[in-house]
Amino acid sequence: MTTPLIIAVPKGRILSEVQPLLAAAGVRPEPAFFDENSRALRFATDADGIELIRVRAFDVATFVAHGAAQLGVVGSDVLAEFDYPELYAPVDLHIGHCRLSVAEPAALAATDDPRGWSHVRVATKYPHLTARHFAARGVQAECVKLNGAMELAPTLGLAPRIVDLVSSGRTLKENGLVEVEVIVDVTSRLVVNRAAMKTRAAVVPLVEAFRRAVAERQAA
Ligand SMILES: Nc1ncnc2c1ncn2[C@@H]1O[C@H](COP(=O)(O)OP(=O)(O)OP(=O)(O)O)[C@@H](O)[C@H]1O
Ligand SMILES: O=P(O)(O)OC[C@H]1O[C@H](OP(=O)(O)OP(=O)(O)O)[C@H](O)[C@@H]1O
Repeated sequence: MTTPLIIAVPKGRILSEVQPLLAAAGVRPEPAFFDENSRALRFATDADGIELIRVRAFDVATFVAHGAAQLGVVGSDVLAEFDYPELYAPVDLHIGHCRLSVAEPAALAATDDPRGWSHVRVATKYPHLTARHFAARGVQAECVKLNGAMELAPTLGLAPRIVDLVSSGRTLKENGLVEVEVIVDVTSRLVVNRAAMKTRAAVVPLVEAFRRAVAERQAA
């Protein structure tokens, strides 16, 4: 028996958007994959020799970069944060649209001018990406790493500003924050382990199947 090809997909919000793309690419997982109550992490599919694993969004990049999975679906935010040279991101899946932005309390924003910053302290899940962004525009960034609920940081005195993902803007609004600078627009990408691309014959056809599935969806 040949070793199965493993595709790492993030659990959580992206999962429902990934499902139709997987199906269009010819990969239909067993029902347990979509069962939120299932504790299983590895799933069979109806595609010969292809299995799925369901992991946290940030861990998809790690599994694929280390070759534990050969392909994966991951936000461009996560790709930029880790910057793994072992990852190749050949297909923009056009799902998981959001942006990474700097936000601060509305009262501070009323008099603040981001162009005048020389040093910022921010709470974020993306310290590397944040530091790189600010360094490129000559601002020194001090990052407090959080894994969620960044929006609490300004009112509780952890950091006056945050760098977080924004989509509808509802989370910022409900926490009294306003977006003052967009760092980068984000979508989910198909990622491939560079070595697997050369050594596993099934990888390239699968990448092409995803590419076609996205093109058909965009054309519809
Ligand atoms: N509000 C949003 N709208 C659209 N896409 C988003 C949004 N928030 C996050 N994403 C995308 O989904 C990915 C996963 O998001 P996030 O890390 O918030 O998920 P999560 O389910 O909370 O994961 P975890 O529990 O592992 O932290 C992000 O890397 C990003 O690419
Ligand atoms: O602009 P909005 O549409 O409100 O979306 C933005 C929110 O979505 C993401 O959080 P998520 O819901 O994934 O929760 P978590 O990061 O705290 O796990 C992000 O971290 C923001 O908090």
